[in-house]
Amino acid sequence: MARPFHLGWFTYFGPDEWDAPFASAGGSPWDGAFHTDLARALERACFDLVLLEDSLAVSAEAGGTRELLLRTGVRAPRHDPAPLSALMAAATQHLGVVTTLSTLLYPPFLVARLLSTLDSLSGGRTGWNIVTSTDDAEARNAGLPALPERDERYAGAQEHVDVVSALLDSWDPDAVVMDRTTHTYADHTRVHAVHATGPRYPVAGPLTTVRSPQGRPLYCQAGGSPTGRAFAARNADLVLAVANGPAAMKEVRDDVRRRAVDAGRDPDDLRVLFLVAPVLGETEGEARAALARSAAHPTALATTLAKFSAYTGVDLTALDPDAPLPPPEQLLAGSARGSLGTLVKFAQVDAEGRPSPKPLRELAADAGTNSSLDLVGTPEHVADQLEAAAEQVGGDGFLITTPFHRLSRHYVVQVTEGLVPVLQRRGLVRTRYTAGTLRGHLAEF
Ligand SMILES: Cc1cc2nc3c(=O)[nH]c(=O)nc-3n(C[C@H](O)[C@H](O)[C@H](O)COP(=O)(O)O)c2cc1C
Repeated sequence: MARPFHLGWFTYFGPDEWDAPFASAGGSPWDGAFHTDLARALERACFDLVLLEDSLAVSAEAGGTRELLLRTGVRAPRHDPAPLSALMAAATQHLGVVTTLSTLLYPPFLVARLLSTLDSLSGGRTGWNIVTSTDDAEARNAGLPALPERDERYAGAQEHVDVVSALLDSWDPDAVVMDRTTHTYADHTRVHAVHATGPRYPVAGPLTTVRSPQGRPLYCQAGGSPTGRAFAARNADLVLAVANGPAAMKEVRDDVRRRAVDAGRDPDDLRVLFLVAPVLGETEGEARAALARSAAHPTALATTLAKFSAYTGVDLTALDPDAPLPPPEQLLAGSARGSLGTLVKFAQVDAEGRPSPKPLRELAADAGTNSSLDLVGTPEHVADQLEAAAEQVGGDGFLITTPFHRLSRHYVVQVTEGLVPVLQRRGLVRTRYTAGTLRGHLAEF
């Protein structure tokens, strides 16, 4: 039997599945109530964490207009996940809450202060999804002419993270003395300047906040390129990944663990969670029909193409959806700006390494589900597949998301009240929390 694994949930502060028969938030989740309900449901099901993704621009990469992004609601609108993470933590007692903050747009001092405050508010349940941004439009909102090349982005991110870590350490655990005899709140000899001297972030410190329960909130990262994986292996406590099938998942996990060793770390200090999007039904036929309905939604293709166009800067909407994807090198024209990431991972290559002749439309349907495994069926059947994959990959767990990025309470119930109880009965996922912090949840097994 596979050893127990961790469960996370991947979502965003944006419109729910507002035009579906089971629309929950009706397209307006902006008061946070839909997401605090989600947090409570995830805690009832003993999830380790919820992760809120983010993007910081309304990009016009698809078709040279913002129309597609706004029409589909993919990547925009997005409200700020950090205050939402505080609400979600306040609505729960155990669930970890991970928020996304881009190293390109947030200065390290404000990242450290925000993370420290969130970690204190949540009693040690905060995590940081470290992203370097993927979009020229995001860079322009940071005052840059364009997104820096990948190596420069990750070099900047490394300096950024080092400064954040130093700032989080700037208050010793015993700095707050509250000595009534001397009327001293904090001992100034235990609060240290940072004096970072790097070229991008010469920050003096110390931080203004007292040390938070975890000291350093959980660092999460999802680099897919070799540079991104090396960065994740060096810095992250939790690595998030998408791969196409168990063999590719194993390759990613083994590679990240190898890179962690190269960076002088114990690979068992890292957890790798794979993104999956189960499609559940009371019968396999029902689940297949639900998937077919989602794939046939009038905006499904547009959503996926808009998303990948924004990631890569390549206008995929200009391509013929019924023709195979041109070679990625040709599409990206030698740029290190973005990667075709999951889209290419889902273009099954043949024995000679050539991309499959799958039309872009089909490729987008495969990659658009965001799932590392093809999980369609009853809760028992999907649990079988997760169990088998965890055994084969040696995996640490799964990050559950919705197929085609559209979230409804109906879907949350299917997972938390259908799939998770089966996994719990098999002893594969937790049935109670024992640790007090997010870091503690992940260290438990
Ligand atoms: C599960 C997952 C979550 C991600 N969340 C975000 C996000 O919230 N914001 C963002 O800008 N990028 C996000 N990314 C993109 C990654 O940070 C990264 O840029 C991408 O995987 C490409 O890897 P590379 O940077 O090594 O090229 C996410 C990727 C994955 C797989």
